[in-house]
Amino acid sequence: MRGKVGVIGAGAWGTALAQSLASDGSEVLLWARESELVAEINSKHGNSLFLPSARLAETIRATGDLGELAALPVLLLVVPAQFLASVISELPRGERDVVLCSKGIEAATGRLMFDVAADAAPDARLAVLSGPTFAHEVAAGLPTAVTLACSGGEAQWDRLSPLIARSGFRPYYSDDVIGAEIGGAVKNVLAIACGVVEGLGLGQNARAALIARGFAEMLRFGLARGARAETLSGLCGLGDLVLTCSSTSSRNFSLGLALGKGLSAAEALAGKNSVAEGAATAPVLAQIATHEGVDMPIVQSVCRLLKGEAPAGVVVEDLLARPLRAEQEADT
Ligand SMILES: NC(=O)C1=CN([C@@H]2O[C@H](COP(=O)(O)OP(=O)(O)OC[C@H]3O[C@@H](n4cnc5c(N)ncnc54)[C@H](O)[C@@H]3O)[C@@H](O)[C@H]2O)C=CC1
Ligand SMILES: O=C(CO)COP(=O)(O)O
Repeated sequence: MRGKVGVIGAGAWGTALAQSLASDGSEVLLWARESELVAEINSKHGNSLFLPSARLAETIRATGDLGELAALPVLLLVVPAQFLASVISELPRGERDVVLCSKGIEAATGRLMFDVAADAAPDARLAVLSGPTFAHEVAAGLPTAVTLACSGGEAQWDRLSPLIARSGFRPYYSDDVIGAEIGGAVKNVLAIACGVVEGLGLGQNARAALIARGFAEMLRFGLARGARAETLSGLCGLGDLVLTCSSTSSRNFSLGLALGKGLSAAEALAGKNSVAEGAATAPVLAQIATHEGVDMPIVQSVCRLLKGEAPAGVVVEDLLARPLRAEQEADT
């Protein structure tokens, strides 16, 4: 059992992380936005809204009061990317370790989560946790590995890794916070593209091609923004890309599947209480890429599709009609 950790956000991922932390008997304080969820977690040890498959440890206590978490030295921030700024600005200021676990780019500003958090919480010592991690598998204790990128270098890793690692949950050290963030944000958009390929019935060859060419886009964008190639080749980049491009457990892949079958983005997202981050990230990512002259044709195609500019079949035809080129051209 280790020191108590706070988790902010009781969606599927925050709940699964809380369950992983509590798996050795440690106490966890979990902030949930929904008051009915606070009551359900505390009385029934379940989360029927966002992670119905999990029976939660009794050492997880939920609260609706962010102020209650202010005294804790380590907080995991797990709210969807578009809400991070508003939630973090409500958190009392203080010097503490804050681990960013969301995957996305702020649509209104183009900021990565690290920049959003650094602006709103200048006293916080920031780290990024990212990797191939379906929430229901982590909650079930299945083996999982992640990148834990520490802006405070090895000293921060030495503080955080014993608090976060469990027998089935294995963090790997990095100090490349930009790479860790870009891997997670870009793979969500590429997972939508892979779902489209599946929805159109284009086959396994096309999906593998999309993963490889999508990774080339992630690499180009990441290198342009100061990420390291080895980070993007690791768990938080390629690892997560492979996971989410291969399974209907991914909300982003499932969104793409629906688009490939002819639904509009509005129809595919209607009535969902869970988040498909790629839908918000794609337009701003495409805009930044255009502005910075980074070639990202798959991302641009996802963007066209989400905006309803053309049917999926036409968007794919346009992608396939691009001029032939060298595989490594412009990747360096
Ligand atoms: N579910 C997963 O397997 C994984 C998710 N992530 C990332 O974790 C982040 C959170 O995703 P999930 O936990 O899956 O969410 P979710 O889709 O399970 O739940 C939606 C969340 O959004 C919150 N929310 C809705 N409106 C809000 C508002 N106005 N202000 C603040 N919060 C609001 C809800 O309270 C809930 O926590 C995302 O960035 C996602 O990409 C990362 C790794 C795995
Ligand atoms: O990030 C995830 C797995 O690593 C979850 O993917 P989705 O958000 O597409 O469900």
